Amino acid sequence: SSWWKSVEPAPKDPILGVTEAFLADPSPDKVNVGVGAYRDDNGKPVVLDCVREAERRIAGSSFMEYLPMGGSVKMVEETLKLAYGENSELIKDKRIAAVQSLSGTGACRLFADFQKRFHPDSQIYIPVPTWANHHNIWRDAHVPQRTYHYYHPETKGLDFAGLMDDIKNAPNGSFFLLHACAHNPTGVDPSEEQWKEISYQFKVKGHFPFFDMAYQGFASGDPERDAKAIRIFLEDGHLFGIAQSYAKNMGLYGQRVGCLSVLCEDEKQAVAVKSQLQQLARPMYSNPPLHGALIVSTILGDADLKNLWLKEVKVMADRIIGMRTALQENLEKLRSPLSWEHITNQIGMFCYSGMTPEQVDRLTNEFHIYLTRNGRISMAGVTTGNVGYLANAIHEVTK
Ligand SMILES: Cc1[nH+]cc(COP(=O)(O)O)c(CN[C@@H](CCC(=O)O)C(=O)O)c1O
Repeated sequence: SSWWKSVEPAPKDPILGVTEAFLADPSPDKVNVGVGAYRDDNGKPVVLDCVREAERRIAGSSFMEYLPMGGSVKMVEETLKLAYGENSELIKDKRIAAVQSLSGTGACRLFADFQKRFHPDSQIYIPVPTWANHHNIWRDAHVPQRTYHYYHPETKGLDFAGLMDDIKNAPNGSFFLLHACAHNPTGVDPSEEQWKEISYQFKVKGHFPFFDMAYQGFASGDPERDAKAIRIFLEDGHLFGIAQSYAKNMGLYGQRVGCLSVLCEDEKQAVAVKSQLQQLARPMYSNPPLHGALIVSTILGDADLKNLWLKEVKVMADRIIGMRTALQENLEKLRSPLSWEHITNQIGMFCYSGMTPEQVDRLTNEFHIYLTRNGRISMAGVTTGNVGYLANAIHEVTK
């Protein structure tokens, strides 16, 4: 009998499916503001100069041996400094269990499986809205999901009151997924003051924070500044987990380079936790890819290359910030009846426009503009060449 006749076609991925549709569109006017992947002002993908230089230094010089299950120790070490601080005592005290992951997705999934294995009855509180794949990740890890208020549709800002209520009403010791900076898809982040109140409440409730930090450096252009939430939680003495990624801030998308870290009480606990993270990795993919890790450790391990990277990540962030201003100004010039202040109030890769799925469908069907149906605009896809066309189309479907 046919083994797989009961297999149904999977639904299109809400984000990656948009890229497929864009690529299939023959129109010369098509614009892709769907997937969160950086493009320069000519709409082209970018390989950073620091990455090309690192590849030159690596070329032909490295073996192709297996990495350990925990990945490149050097890359992990440099990556922890970005999140926890250059001179973190926690790194020196070896209190952080950390492994190289298959980029940010892999870090989230490894953590979700670790949470399930060692807290089998736990659930996870996920913000509304969030990156679509978060739901898939904790679903496949068989961790039940709850939601918490995050975005305020009327103000197109943070629903801080709703968020704090949900933190207070969740059972003590709940797991919460937090976006460390540049919230996807809303582009709305808590202020420093709000992060301090969130941190305080997490202490009172004994909650476990899991930070997904996929855009460090991409929000403000300064990785130190974008780690502010993490540093506040460190100052307050929390134990927590972090998923880090070099997909966007170093442009290593397809290299799949990231890191999962879990801050522990002491070195002994960190050794035990790391060994269990490796136990989860072994049957999943055994050990992570080599090349991207070599690029990252070459860049972050060399002062000049690291400084070049810091300059280049700021250039990317600044271009996006400039496109926010341009899009808002173009819409205001068209005398749009709506307020578009949120375009420049929001931060990071995405603008949560507030457009309805039907308006998004019109943008795609009538104007060949591709974005996710939740109205999220990947600002990295906006250029000086298409911002006028994009503003006009948005005006047409929202006036
Ligand atoms: C919050 C968040 N967390 C993790 C990831 C995973 O990134 P990676 O390091 O490549 O595994 C992404 C990428 N999300 C953008 C890229 C496409 C995707 O969905 O994946 C996006 O939302 O467009 C995120 O936006």
